[in-house]
Amino acid sequence: MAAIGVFCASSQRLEGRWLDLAHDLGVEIGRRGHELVSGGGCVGMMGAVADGAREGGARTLGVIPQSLVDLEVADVKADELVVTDGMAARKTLLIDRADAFITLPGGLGTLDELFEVWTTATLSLHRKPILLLDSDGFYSGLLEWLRGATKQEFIRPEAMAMILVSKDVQESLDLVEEALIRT
Ligand SMILES: C/C(=C\CNc1ncnc2c1ncn2[C@@H]1O[C@H](COP(=O)(O)O)[C@@H](O)[C@H]1O)CO
Repeated sequence: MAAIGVFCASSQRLEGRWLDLAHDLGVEIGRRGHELVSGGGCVGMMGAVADGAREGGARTLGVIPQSLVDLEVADVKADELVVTDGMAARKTLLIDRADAFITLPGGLGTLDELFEVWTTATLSLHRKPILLLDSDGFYSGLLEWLRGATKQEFIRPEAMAMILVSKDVQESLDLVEEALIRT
């Protein structure tokens, strides 16, 4: 059993397929006996992954800043909701409390969390697996840019190799579980 941190969109205007993807990942996290660690929101894909995880039988931990609790977007159904003073403390705690990370499609907040967890890994501050769930090629443009930046030596190949990439939920969790065994 592992604590799987999931980063994903908070937008409430998304097509149903993205909410379904988040929900399916949550269900599978629960079905495999893992815990969900998330940004503690109840909106968009964040709400879908947390609801799915509970449906699958997972314990859910949300880490959310007070400012977002005040906006009434907290996942109050979470088994544990940790409220932080700000966004920076929230990210630190999210990284501390999870054993591995999966990034679903998302916007600026999602990318901020992905890059924080990735840069801290490249600085050897942790050795936790990081996976990008590239459903429907959502991240193909970003991946192309990252590979180009690696070719031009802006990014070290070892750093690039830290990111696992998968297109579907089952394979994502298989890869994360294998990586957890290796670390
Ligand atoms: C008030 C509204 C939405 C609330 N916004 C957020 N709620 C919870 N968590 C959030 C929110 N915005 C960013 N986050 C964190 O970043 C990720 C999602 O960001 P994105 O820009 O939507 O990709 C997520 O993992 C959170 O930890 C109005 O709708």
